[in-house]
Amino acid sequence: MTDFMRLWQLFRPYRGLIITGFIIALITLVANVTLLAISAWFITAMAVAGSTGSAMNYFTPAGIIRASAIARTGGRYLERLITHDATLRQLAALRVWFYQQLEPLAPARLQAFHSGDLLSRIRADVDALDQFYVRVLIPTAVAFIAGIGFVLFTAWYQIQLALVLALLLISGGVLLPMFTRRLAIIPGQRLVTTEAALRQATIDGTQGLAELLVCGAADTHAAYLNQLSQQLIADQRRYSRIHGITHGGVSLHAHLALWAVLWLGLPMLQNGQILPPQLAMLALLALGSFEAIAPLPSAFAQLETTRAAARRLFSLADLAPAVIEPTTPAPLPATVSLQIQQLYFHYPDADQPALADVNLTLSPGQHVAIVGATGSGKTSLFNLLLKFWSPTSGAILLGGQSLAELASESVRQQIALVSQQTYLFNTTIAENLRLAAPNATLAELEDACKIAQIHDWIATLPDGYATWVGETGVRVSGGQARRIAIARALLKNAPLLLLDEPTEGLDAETERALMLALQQLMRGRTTILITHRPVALAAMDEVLVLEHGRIKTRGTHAELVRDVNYTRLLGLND
Ligand SMILES: Nc1ncnc2c1ncn2[C@@H]1O[C@H](COP(=O)(O)OP(=O)(O)OP(=O)(O)O)[C@@H](O)[C@H]1O
Repeated sequence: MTDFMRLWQLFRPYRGLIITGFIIALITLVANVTLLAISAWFITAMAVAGSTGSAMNYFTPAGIIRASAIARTGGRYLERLITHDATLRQLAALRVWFYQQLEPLAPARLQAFHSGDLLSRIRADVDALDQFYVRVLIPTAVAFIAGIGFVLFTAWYQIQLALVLALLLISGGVLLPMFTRRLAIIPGQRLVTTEAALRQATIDGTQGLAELLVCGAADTHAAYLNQLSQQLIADQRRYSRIHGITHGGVSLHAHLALWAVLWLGLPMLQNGQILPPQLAMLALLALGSFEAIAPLPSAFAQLETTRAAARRLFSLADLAPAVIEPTTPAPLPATVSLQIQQLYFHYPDADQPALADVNLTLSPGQHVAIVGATGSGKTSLFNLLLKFWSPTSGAILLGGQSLAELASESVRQQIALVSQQTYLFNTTIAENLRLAAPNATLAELEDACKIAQIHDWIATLPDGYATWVGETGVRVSGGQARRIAIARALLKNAPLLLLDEPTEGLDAETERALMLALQQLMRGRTTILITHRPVALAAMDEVLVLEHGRIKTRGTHAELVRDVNYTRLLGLND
């Protein structure tokens, strides 16, 4: 299916509004041209009647003029109202559609994209698509129907004049737009790409400002931004030049049509083939009819920007998700035992498997730790358990049921995750906590935060749980954020816990406090903990040592500390 057919499919729910917008735009245009043509007819007819002293009915033309003027004004207002309403609705629906396409791709397929690029696609590319409806679809349909109507009307009086008008309309409305479209292909695509690059560089520059300053690279980045801005200005200038040429081209065609009708019509007037008011009417109708095709060259030029934006969006939406959802998901098992059987996992573009021949059985409530050097496959295992990726071979069973048979959403409902990085949304602490339990009462939030040992700190904040955190709110330290994550996990009350180095990078005192909170959280829950902290490892039922994706050794911490490789891994030999 072509990009435009796909776009049209997306706009299908708004067909009613689109067609209404089209009809009103058509009525407005016809009213405008009628006003011009009938006025010319009326003035000339009055002049002729005055000079010859004959009587004429001026009520009907005066009525048509008044009706056209009202229809034109009212139509323009209604057209704006309806087309903008439809556009805004479509934009909202397109954003939701695009977000829905992204969801199954996250995080596996999206890691190849820069966050600025994604942001740019969600915002600017979706915005660019609204041009398809307002600037491309409606003007083209209106020009086509109205153009045929004006030519037929002229043919009713004079076939020769109609032919000339038709030729000039085709030249100005089809050939000129095709020519400008060709001219605009490269600049249109370049404009979208440069805008996206500039947005990405701006986001990079803002988010990484501290690093740029520390590395002394701020000036280089500023120069890069400046270079992109200059390139954008140059692209826009090239693009605007094409617009200018085409606008001039349409005006030229309109005036050529006026003069051609007069030039061909005057001999006809002398022969009595046509009356003076009719010639005046047809001449101004020819001039006015170019209003129908005036938006076409820009519409065709716009087509490239719209298509480039649509392609960027569709290319992402068409990516195959890393995990295929089962067509009929199995019901969730009642118990949450976990079995990992001969698990192999290979990232699509990697040389070595990230996990190989991993076997593990965890009965409900059992606690297992994973230790391994960087790159040994610990996070990959979590990604498979969370169904962010699918195993290359082998299986993970939850309560005896393969994850492949379960819906990702139900699997994730059973899991609470606490990692080194806790993302706090730019909203209140309460709302950040309620992500895990949307209906939790304030008392329930407080209870969870007391166990997570963060309640006392929250109580010192001026607005307590209503305090804003995140980018524009109160600064939250790494330790505090992780305690909020523990409170979230408690509120979620999931039976399976995945803890990814939750105490990493914290001072001894904060780590101790966090460990107490974690022990409360782990009570009665099946847990896999990635850590290198001896205190945490000593409290686990079993420790697995991963090396290059394979389980190298396993046992309790007490058993493993006799192994020099294990103690070296924990940094205890230094
Ligand atoms: N998205 C990816 N695509 C390709 N290879 C990847 C991807 N993510 C990780 N890898 C590779 O898979 C292997 C295991 O990575 P993983 O992140 O699971 O290790 P890890 O033990 O969690 O490391 P760390 O302790 O540094 O977080 C590494 O060799 C890594 O380079």
